[in-house]
Amino acid sequence: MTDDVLLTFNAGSSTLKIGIFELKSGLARNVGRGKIDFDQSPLKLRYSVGQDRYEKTVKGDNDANFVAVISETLEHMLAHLPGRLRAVAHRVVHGGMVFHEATLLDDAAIGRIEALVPLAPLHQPQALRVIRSIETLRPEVRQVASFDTAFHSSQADVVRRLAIPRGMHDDGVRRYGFHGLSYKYIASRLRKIDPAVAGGKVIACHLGSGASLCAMENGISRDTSMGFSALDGIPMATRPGWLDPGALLYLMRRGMRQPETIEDFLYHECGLLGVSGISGDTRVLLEDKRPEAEEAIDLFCLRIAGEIGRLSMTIGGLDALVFTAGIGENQPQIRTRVAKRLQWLGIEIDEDANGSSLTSINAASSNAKLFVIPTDEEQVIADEAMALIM
Ligand SMILES: Nc1ncnc2c1ncn2[C@@H]1O[C@H](COP(=O)(O)OP(=O)(O)O)[C@@H](O)[C@H]1O
Ligand SMILES: CC(=O)OP(=O)(O)O
Ligand SMILES: [Mg+2]
Repeated sequence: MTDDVLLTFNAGSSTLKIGIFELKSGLARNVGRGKIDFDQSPLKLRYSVGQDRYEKTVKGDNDANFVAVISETLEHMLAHLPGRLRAVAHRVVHGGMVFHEATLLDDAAIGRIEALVPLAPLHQPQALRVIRSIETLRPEVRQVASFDTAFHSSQADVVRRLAIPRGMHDDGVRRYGFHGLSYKYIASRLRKIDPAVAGGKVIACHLGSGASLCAMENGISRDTSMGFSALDGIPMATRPGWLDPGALLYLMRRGMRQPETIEDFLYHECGLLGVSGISGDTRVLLEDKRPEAEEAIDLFCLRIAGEIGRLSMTIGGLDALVFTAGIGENQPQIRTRVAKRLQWLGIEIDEDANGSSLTSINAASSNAKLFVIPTDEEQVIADEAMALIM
């Protein structure tokens, strides 16, 4: 007898990451992963199931004909899955004030997710078009959504507040925070790796092309660097992080008037790319000898360390820092440079451990522990879906 299978979709601003899970004894066990990179042309679906690797060009177009992309993807994958497709689960970036936990997707829930598009204009529509495509192609398959914002529902009202008139806060103009599925995974991994530290004051640094930090006490979110939107906080690959609103007003008076132009500027032209004028990818910048590349990396590390200072204040101390996501997991130089700026707090990195693939990378003398823990948003999406469909 074959097992049931769950697929997870994690629609980012430029990639669609897919997880393949076998459902057995009430647990979701990862058996494969895949990805479509929307910056590539033609679009290629690449995935693995166990030891087997597959690659297929998908002909559907990125926007107009997205159902075709998902149709070709499902058709190809279903032929190689180890069982019957039981359910599909999604990462949805924004749950607004509505969703504080994962939800089964029916018309009403999809409508409420749709209403949140203006809060995350570059992330929310991507997830929705995958959800709608699957609804069209496989109406009998149950779908579940997990939200990036849900993990931060535990934050105190004062932490969530922007210093604007009360009515706007009540209308939802408040700090939400993102990458919650990643932080939930990190909190659960840390409980296994170092239970004493996991029960304490921990800051996780999710450094990918979108990047944020989260301060947790006993695995519960108390504060985060991202706010109302995925633009706030530290500089990212192509987003600026916090930005004096006066600078935006100035640019608007100088002619940057259309919301679409401003949106494109903020999401695609700033951050590491904007500062370096070279690339938003730290792999490229760390190899490039030009001073602009160095300046971008320096600003990135300065602002991460600064945010660690602010977040430790919220939780009143720091027992451990965790580095995760593309940069956090793969760029020891960035970890070193962040740690160096925190030396005054008594934080000491062990350079040999940092250069290896070890999980624990602090020196014995360090005031706080330092960890590198690979994140797994797909596992969290699958686990949350299992809890709803089993
Ligand atoms: N080996 C690596 N693989 C992937 N990304 C890496 C690697 N080394 C460094 N990076 C950095 O991580 C970034 C991507 O992070 P990732 O978490 O995959 O992003 P996202 O999920 O937001 O697309 C790249 O832009 C690059 O700066
Ligand atoms: C919320 C966010 O920035 O997500 P991503 O890192 O997938 O762009
Ligand atoms: Mg990501």
